Amino acid sequence: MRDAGAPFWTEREEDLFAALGSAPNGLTSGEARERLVRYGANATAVSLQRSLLAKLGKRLAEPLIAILLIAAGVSGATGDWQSFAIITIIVLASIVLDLLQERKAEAAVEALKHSVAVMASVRRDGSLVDLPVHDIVPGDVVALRGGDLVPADGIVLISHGALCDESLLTGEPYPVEKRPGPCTANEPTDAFSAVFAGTSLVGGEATMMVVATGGGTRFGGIAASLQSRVAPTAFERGLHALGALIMRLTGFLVLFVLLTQLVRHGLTLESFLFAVALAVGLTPELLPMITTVTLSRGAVRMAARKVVVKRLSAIHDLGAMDILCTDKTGTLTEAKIVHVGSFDSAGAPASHVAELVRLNSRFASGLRSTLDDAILAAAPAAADGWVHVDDLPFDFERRRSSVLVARSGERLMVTKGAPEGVLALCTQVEASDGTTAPLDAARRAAIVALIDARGREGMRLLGVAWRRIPAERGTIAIDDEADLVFAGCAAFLDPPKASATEAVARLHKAGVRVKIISGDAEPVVRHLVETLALPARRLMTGADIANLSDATLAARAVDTDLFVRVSPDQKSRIVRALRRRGHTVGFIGDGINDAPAIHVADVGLSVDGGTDVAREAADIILLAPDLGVLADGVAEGRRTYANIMKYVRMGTSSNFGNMLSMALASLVLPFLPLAPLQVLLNNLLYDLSEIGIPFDSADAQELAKPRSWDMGAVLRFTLVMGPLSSLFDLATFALLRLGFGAEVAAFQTAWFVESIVTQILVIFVIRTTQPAWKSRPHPVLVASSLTALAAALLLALTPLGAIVGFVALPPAILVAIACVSLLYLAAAEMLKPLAMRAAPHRQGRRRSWPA
Ligand SMILES: Nc1ncnc2c1ncn2[C@@H]1O[C@H](COP(=O)(O)OP(=O)(O)OP(=O)(O)O)[C@@H](O)[C@H]1O
Ligand SMILES: [Mg+2]
Repeated sequence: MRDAGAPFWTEREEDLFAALGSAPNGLTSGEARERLVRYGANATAVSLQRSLLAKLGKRLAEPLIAILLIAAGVSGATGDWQSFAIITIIVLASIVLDLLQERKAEAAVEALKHSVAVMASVRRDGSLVDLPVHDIVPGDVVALRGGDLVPADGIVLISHGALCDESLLTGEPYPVEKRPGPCTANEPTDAFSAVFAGTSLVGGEATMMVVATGGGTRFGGIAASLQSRVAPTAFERGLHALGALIMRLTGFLVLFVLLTQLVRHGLTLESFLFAVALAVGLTPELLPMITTVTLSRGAVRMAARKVVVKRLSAIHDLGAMDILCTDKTGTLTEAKIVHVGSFDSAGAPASHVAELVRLNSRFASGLRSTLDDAILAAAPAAADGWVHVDDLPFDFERRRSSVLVARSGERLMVTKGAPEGVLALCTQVEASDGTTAPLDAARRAAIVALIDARGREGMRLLGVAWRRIPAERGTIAIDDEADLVFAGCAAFLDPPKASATEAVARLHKAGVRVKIISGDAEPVVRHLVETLALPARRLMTGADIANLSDATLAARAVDTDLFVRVSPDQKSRIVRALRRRGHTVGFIGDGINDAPAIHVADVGLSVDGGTDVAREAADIILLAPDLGVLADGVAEGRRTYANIMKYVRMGTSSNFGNMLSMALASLVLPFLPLAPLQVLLNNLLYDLSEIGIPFDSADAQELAKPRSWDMGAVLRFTLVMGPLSSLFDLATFALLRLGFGAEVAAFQTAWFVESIVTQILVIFVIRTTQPAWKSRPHPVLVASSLTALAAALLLALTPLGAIVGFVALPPAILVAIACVSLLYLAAAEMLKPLAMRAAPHRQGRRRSWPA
């Protein structure tokens, strides 16, 4: 790239073209190909998917694993080759098992994400082509429209009222204007002629030449860190807290075992290894794998329903979501907007109003909205000799656009926009015969009533007004949007989506409240809600919201279902207010005006045809804009939650109970309750049995309500089921020592069998809140658990077990173990309702939201 020194925006356009070997017509595709090799892909975020080898290295370097391998090495050095070999094999086998599962899952999700990658309009070989953003190279000439992301750093060659949102980089909330020309400012924030990767165009149009790509961009690093810095969700925080708790308990237990062994036998290599093996057994090392695999299986299943998940953890957020905010167009309507006609201030069809609105649509620069498209589609815009002089592009705060046009010495400014807003700028009104009259209170009231009546019929309206401008004026400013003559309205229809009724009902049944947040007018939204028979309680307007403090808004927003005439900023304020009340909020939208709200929602959703900024801000993209598939997605999210909770329950109760019992037993036994090798083997087989969890199905009642992390429930489960499991372990222990007088080898074999049998089988009890026999587990889970169980029994009950020190057990002991295990399973089944009583989903105040 060019040498650093003076910032690129201080240089002249020609010099930059020369330095980068480019021209206003862009690069040839051959040249671009070479540059792509030279400069690398235009990607700032480092791939999260590390190589398999690096991941393996990271696992091996984990303290417990490292200690275990070192201890194995020491065993080997002292001549105990058998232990060395077996430990190493067990450790590596469990790591590889884990890694392969995770790898496969990640690859599937990565492929899905590619299908919704952002494209850019790039000039190659003289014409504009759509290319993936990461193929852009320095020297490329790129065309940008409102709603596009700026794909790389560069200078502005042409601008039509280009407005850039740089808030992500500068914190400055207002869009800044961009125009060509060298700029002397040194600070990027003042560089009006430069655009930067990571920002977006929110209005107007621009053509840029790329100066730096990928890691070479000014804010590349910041943008990447912003992207990855997604605040952890309640669920993730819960899992971390649990992991930390288990780690602490583990440390405690290991110290305890080491101390007692030290006091009683002096510290031997074997007792040290035993302690480490216990720690390994306790570590919820499968949790990341189970989470990733469960989520990615969810993602793949959702992809089949045309829902692409960009952020995996958004799936369980979807399951926890209890409020879904949606904009109107596209999700509740067909987004097939048709210009059905224009009427004058008296409500009579008026062709000259239609001509005015067409003039505006034809010459307005910047954001071309679906309304403009509809106007121009209804009739080709014959300019009738009018030429464009200047214009004020549309923005979502003003909700209008104006153009200045000229024809033979005459200059006219035509404004169109939200009718009540346009009317407020008018002081005169044009009658059907073309004469103008002052807009007195009575005339104003009549027009307001007319607009209201048409709105209630479901018509979306744009008010149209005009004013003459002195012929010498070449530009217009916002101040000129005053003293207008009200001409009439253009009317549009957008058919309601019939399928929305059922979809909303399904979401409601699933405990998800649907709120409509629209920039459109009240009567239009009301009409839609009535047509679709959507449940809707209170209504609030943007004007109401502007007068409320955040706290008051939060209190009122909860039981308001309709928000009308809200600005983009208010959309995100509403979402933040609802989140502050402890709700898990989803927001679905497609426009530039929706992007901020999508960004702050727990689950940001957009549709495939949406603007780049909306799609970039979203966690989930719907390839077909249909709320129905979202209801399926919600069920999917709850299922993943249920499956992850199964693993959590296993880890906190049976697994923990078993390890605890072993630590206690080591206190009183003259020998170790299990040899270190056997503990590791136990752990490996148990891991194996749980591999099927991500595949498992969830009971209907698990899917009926929003689910979010509930530490209380986890603790209750642990406090009931943990001691129960220990109780039966200790009974086994007493039986073996006092009843059968078992010595080392027999004791260890018997304990191993009891421990693994109960651990594995109890999963069928605690995987459901229903009676175990009523809920059918997934075949993969059955297969993985029974395979692990068979392997354990094969080892313990055949001569094969001699490798790890097992001996043949007398039938009496086997029968006793079988009885204890059965009793344990029965007791677990009986106590289960107490441990898993579904806590009512607490609406609101459930989660303290970090300010
Ligand atoms: N091209 C345009 N020119 C003038 N005014 C416009 C234009 N596009 C939109 N408006 C005005 O701005 C308002 C808000 O825009 P829009 O309806 O797109 O918002 P929204 O929140 O995305 O609505 P929805 O819920 O229907 O998706 C419109 O109701 C209309 O009055
Ligand atoms: Mg919209």
